[in-house]
Amino acid sequence: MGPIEDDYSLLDSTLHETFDDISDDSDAFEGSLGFQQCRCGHQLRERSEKLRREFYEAHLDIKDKLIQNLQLIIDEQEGRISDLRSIFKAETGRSSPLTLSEQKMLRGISHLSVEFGQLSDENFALKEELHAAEIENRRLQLKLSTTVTNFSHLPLLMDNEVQTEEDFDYSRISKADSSISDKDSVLQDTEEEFMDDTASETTTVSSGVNSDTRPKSSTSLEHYQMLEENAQLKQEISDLKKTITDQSEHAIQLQTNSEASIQRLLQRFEEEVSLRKALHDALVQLRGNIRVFCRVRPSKLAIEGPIKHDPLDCDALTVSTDSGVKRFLFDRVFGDNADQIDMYAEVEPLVLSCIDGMNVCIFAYGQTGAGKTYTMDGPDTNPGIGSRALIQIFQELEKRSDDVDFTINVSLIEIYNEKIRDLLDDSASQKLELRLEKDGKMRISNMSKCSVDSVAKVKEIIESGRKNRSVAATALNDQSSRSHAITMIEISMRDKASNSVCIGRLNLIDLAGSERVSKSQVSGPQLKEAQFINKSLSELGNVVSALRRKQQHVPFRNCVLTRILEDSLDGDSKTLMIVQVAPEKTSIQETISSLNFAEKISNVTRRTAKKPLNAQK
Ligand SMILES: Nc1ncnc2c1ncn2[C@@H]1O[C@H](COP(=O)(O)OP(=O)(O)OP(=O)(O)O)[C@@H](O)[C@H]1O
Repeated sequence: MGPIEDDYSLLDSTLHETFDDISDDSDAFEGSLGFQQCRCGHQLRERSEKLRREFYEAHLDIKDKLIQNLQLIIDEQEGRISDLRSIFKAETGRSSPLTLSEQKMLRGISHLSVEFGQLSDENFALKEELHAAEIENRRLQLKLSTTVTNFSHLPLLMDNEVQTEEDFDYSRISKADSSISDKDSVLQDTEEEFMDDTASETTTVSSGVNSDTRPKSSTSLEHYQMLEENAQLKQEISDLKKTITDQSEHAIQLQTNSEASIQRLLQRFEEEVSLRKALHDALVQLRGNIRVFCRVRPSKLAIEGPIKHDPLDCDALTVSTDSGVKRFLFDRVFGDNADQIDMYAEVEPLVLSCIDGMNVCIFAYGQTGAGKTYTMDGPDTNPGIGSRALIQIFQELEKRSDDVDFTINVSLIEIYNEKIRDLLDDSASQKLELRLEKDGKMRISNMSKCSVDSVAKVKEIIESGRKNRSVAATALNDQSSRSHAITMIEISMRDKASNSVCIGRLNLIDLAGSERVSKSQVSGPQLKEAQFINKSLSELGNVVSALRRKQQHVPFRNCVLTRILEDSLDGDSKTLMIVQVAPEKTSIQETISSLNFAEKISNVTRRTAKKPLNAQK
């Protein structure tokens, strides 16, 4: 094996070691994204470039030595020829007939050897330039491919012209490599031929044969081949440079287009947001700020009940009583097959309006067991409005966190016999009182506020409130429906650009069971409870009716429930009453009573029935 082969095998083994080094980091390599894979590939190429450069340098040293050796051989041959000439002259008494041509030939060989050296240097420099250009080209292609990935959702120009790491044409580097090998063998052949020629000439001179008959040297031919290859390499470099320039321009163009697209999309997004707000406001104006929904709990009995609801007539409900069929109209009616998702979908716009700084109150009204807690709270496996609203508010604000700083505070209270109880204070150590503040607004003193900073925290608060409410009910030896439970969510947002602060409030109220109002045949503490419930529910009805009629005076101050909610019910606030009904015949009286209450506060105009009521069955 010669020195060049030795160098090649050294290069090979070093490249393998390098690749093994990189593969050793297989965890990071396998776990990484395409970008990291490209980076590893890039590191491998860089190391290979370095090794190749070292190889060229070593190779050039060998070439220099070879040229030096050639020079020595030429000098030696010249000396020997000169000796032969002297011998020839001494023996024949005349000068050697080959002197002139011999001298020309030797000068030519010497000149070509020097030129080989120069060409070799020039080739090396050109190859260096070619590799640098290849690397720059590849870097640009990778940059382009990353840009395309980042903006792949946008319409891009010249998409299919972009190459990826995989698409990159490495054959050009291989071509350059084989070109180097070709040149190596050419130089080696030349060296051998030169040696042969020189030996042959020596023989010719010594035998006195005419120089015209000796084999012609192929050095001139190789010389021209090398010049051609140089020209070819130069052309390749210039082509590559042109490609790089084109790709740079392409990259800049792509970047500009992407930025313009993003700007356009942002502008459209802002327009959509203000349009959504305007449409929602218009919708609320059309429907009025007070809306009433009705939801029928699924029946616990197999037999058909008195309540009928046609899903195609989504705002009407009929109830068969002994005195005939009664039809009720609301903003929306949910039959016994409506699920929590259907329910929340209808409530969602109201919840989201809190993020725009609105005050919203959602009440669940109805007899015990009609499904108020199910609708507002719901089981863990199928949560109700409260959990869904809190999670959605939190997630919506998270999405806007680049533009706004926000805090979400949650309080849970209960009103029992006109007294307020903190459901987030396990020890119930603080007495909660309603106080009129300097700004003329009613506030609850010492009420716990829990800051929500994650969805897990939302669940924790709801669970803690639930636990305390049932504990309270056990401690009081009564049912939860005898108290009003209020979940207060306060959303405070500060716009980072303008520093303006906006506060929205969402109150979710699970009212006490309304059947107590009609059951007056109780005495002692239960009579007192019934009276409080009766009074507060009827005061709530009066307040909502007064607001609906836009009365000058709204009787907020008549009970604790309406005093607490005054701030949230007044002005531009939005109110939703969900009247819950049980479908069984045994509950018919409470059902009619609840529906009458709801109808009184509903602002939906009664439609004239198209068919006689008794024909609707
Ligand atoms: N839409 C519904 N789908 C399935 N089950 C329901 C639904 N609504 C209510 N229920 C079930 O009916 C029962 C009574 O419901 P819930 O406790 O919500 O009534 P409530 O009006 O809150 O009663 P209370 O006033 O006593 O608190 C519960 O077992 C509840 O799971």
